[in-house]
Amino acid sequence: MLLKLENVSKNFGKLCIFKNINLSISKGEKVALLGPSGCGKTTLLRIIAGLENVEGKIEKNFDKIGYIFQEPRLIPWKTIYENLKFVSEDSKKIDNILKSLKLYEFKDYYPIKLSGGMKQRVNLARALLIKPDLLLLDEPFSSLDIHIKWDLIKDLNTQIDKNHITTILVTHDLKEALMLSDKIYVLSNRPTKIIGEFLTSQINESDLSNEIIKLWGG
Ligand SMILES: Nc1ncnc2c1ncn2[C@@H]1O[C@H](COP(=O)(O)OP(=O)(O)OP(=O)(O)O)[C@@H](O)[C@H]1O
Repeated sequence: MLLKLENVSKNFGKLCIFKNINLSISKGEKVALLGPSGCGKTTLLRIIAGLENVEGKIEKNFDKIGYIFQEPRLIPWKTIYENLKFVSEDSKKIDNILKSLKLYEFKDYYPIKLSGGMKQRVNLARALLIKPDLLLLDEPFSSLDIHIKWDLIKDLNTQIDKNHITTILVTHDLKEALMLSDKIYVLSNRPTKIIGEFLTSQINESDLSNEIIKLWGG
């Protein structure tokens, strides 16, 4: 098991976010946590990344973690190439990742000259360069328009599969969850619990959508 959460609970003051969350993720799994806005998705990723104190037990069997935020966090006065140079000295590796994410011809651009989709590609390139054992994706596509989003998800999927990276995506978008995961866990409203679990290969989008609406009390 790469990651195991046992009876994990989290409060912010009087606000109970999670009570007794149990979750196990194996090496190589691609998991999506699908939950309504404000249910604690970002908090859960922060817990997994070790950025929040919790009650309960967390077992981690990995070394390197990659974390993609909703908004790209690039250094504005550095070019794309220089932004990537911060995480790897290996220029060949940087060139390869730039090529595979369709960024190579823009390597000397500064972030201000890039579209939102391209900035997010640089963000992904930076996370993938460290060859993470576990990649955390916090709704990284939410601000992108639909065509740019699907194109980026396709390229990201190729990289994840090629490098056998375990991934956890948090999202409120069913289509994104379907495209980027083998397994979807459905989260409830606060206090948040896991209320459903589906293998994406075993259910079609419309049945899954109906099941989730039922789970969310629709
Ligand atoms: N450091 C904090 N202190 C107090 N409350 C917090 C803190 N961080 C998050 N919260 C609260 O915890 C709840 C869950 O927040 P979180 O950002 O994890 O939800 P989310 O599911 O990622 O939301 P969204 O889908 O809108 O991004 C929210 O009510 C938020 O206000």
